[in-house]
Amino acid sequence: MLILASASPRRRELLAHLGLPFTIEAADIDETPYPDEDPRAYTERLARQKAEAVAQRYPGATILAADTTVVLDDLIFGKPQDAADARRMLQLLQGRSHRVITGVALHSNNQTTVESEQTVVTFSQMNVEMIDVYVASGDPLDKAGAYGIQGAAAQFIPRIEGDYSNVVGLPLARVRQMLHQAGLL
Ligand SMILES: Cc1cn([C@H]2C[C@H](O)[C@@H](COP(=O)(O)OP(=O)(O)OP(=O)(O)O)O2)c(=O)[nH]c1=O
Repeated sequence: MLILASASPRRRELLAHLGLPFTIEAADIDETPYPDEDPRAYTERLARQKAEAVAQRYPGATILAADTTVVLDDLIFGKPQDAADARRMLQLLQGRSHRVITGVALHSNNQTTVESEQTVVTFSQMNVEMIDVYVASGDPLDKAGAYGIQGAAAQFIPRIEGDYSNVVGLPLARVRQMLHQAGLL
């Protein structure tokens, strides 16, 4: 049986599209970046740690975990701490392009394989009022970079380059390939 090491409803929905049965076990880990940690290395490390935290509780199980990070220049944006933090992030993201990187870890047969996918997301300009209205909706608060492309934020995202599902939290084509390579699909 496959375990998705995630509390994210988005990941659950995306993984269900592959048609494999799976169960859910949340992995609670410290998501603080190391000083000057490379963003891709950071998301891959967190995905690995989430998978390995659940592997300790379920020896022998096959486990999939992921971590999504928004990266502006080399600044890492995780989930905002509060509404003020969400406003700060959106103020920096508006009117420019940034990267969304999702690290994916697959733990199977006592080995963990880690890969990552990158999508470039472009925001149009947002004024303070637009940002305030969006933050007041509550949608940004549980999402990396303080936005969800699958919701109201889409009206401010004219363009992306790369995999859409990667921005929502699980790069499905890559995950499919990883599961196939491990003989699980
Ligand atoms: C950028 C972006 C992020 N997100 C979400 C995906 C992730 O759930 C979240 C990033 O936080 P993560 O730490 O990757 O995941 P999580 O804490 O929600 O879940 P878990 O660690 O238990 O797997 O942001 C969107 O839903 N839409 C978006 O457009």
